[in-house]
Amino acid sequence: MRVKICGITQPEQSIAIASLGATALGFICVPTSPRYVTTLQIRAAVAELPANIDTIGVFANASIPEINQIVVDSGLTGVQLHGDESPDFCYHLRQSLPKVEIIKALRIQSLEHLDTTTDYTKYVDTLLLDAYHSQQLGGTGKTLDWTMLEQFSPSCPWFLAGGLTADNIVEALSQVNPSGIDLSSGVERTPGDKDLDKVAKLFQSLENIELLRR
Ligand SMILES: O=C(O)c1ccccc1N[C@@H]1O[C@H](COP(=O)(O)O)[C@@H](O)[C@H]1O
Repeated sequence: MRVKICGITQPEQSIAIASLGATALGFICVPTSPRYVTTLQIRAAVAELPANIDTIGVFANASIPEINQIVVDSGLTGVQLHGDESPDFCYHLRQSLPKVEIIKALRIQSLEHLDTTTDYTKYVDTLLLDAYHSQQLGGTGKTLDWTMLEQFSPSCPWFLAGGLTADNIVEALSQVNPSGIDLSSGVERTPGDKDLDKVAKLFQSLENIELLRR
């Protein structure tokens, strides 16, 4: 299973988190976020990482030229669209970044809202489901109603996000079957400062799940 730890701001934490077992790291390119990082900061973090770690820039309602520039300048392998980007926007982004993973995040409010995911699967590589919050775009620590996702099985891989922690991951994965998980505020001390003990505890919980499934 892919494990993405998002909202990294310090290069030394990226290396530590990758060594603990993360397969992807996320960098917030949304200027209003307390976890925002510049291109220079991302480049410094990415330069130190093994090549098998996916490096994902998180954007919200940015333009295609802005996204292109940041991806090229910082050496990101993927883009997460966390705003109100349309399927058409994803299609055009795909044309300009054919080799970069495109992840469309949807902030799910209801079971009906889940149907909108089918509008995107043709144009993106991966979906990501996060909880809806009326004031904040992401990094809210709010969980989704996992029972709503028990039957969710889209035609492309997907990440479960939203308020995941080392303490609730076992319960979440007993109800839902995503291709990957994405955590931010649940493994940090303050916004952007990851708590390596919480990250280590998360990987311990994931190992326990693996052992139980054998
Ligand atoms: O983390 C942020 O500050 C952020 C800002 C703008 C868009 C997305 C953001 N984070 C994403 O939010 C989800 C869930 O976070 P949490 O685990 O509930 O804290 C995650 O996908 C982050 O990439």
